[in-house]
Amino acid sequence: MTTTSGLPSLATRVGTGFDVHVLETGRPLVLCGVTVPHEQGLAGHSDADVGIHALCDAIYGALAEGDIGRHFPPSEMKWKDADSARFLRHAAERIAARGGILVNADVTLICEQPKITPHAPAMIARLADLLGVPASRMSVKATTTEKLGFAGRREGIAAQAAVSILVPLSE
Ligand SMILES: Nc1ccn([C@@H]2O[C@H](COP(=O)(O)O)[C@@H](O)[C@H]2O)c(=O)n1
Ligand SMILES: C[C@@]1(CO)OP(=O)(O)OP(=O)(O)OC[C@H]1O
Repeated sequence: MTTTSGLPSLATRVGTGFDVHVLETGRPLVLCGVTVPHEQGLAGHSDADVGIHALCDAIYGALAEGDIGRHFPPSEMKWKDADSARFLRHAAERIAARGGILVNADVTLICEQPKITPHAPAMIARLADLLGVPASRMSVKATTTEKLGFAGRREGIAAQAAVSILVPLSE
């Protein structure tokens, strides 16, 4: 489909993602591709990078291509302790396969501890590198839940993400 000027018509697609993992001792804490010093890490089938998982789901959602569990089933042993960077690279490949461009992504980590803000620049740089986009298109921020609920009790960490993707309007 083209505009009257002959340029291809473009559509903005948005997607959201949400994930939660349990905190436990004896695991490294990997958030948005960065290992963060902390007395506990997140449990999961993979490295349990809750930030990357939410971001992948936002991308898959924007493309209407299911969710991370569809592409990397937790029933498959090959994803045991997998580096979640691999999942995000796959999501980036799906954007490219659709002829799309990631306009921006915004990740919010929800936890009482550790403090995320000091690590946010490294997380933004890592996510941007994995996605092959300038760091200016990425945002990582954090909030507590004012000590309420599982995050407030430091039992787990949640993440939510939103993305905007520009794609050719072909459907
Ligand atoms: N794990 C966290 C949580 C919060 N922050 C920063 O603190 C600010 C205030 O958080 P509230 O939940 O009290 O609103 C928040 O805006 C973040 O800048 C953080 O770095 N790490
Ligand atoms: C990442 C996958 C990989 O098997 O497993 P987990 O690390 O358990 O993470 P989760 O977000 O619970 O599920 C998605 C799975 O695809």
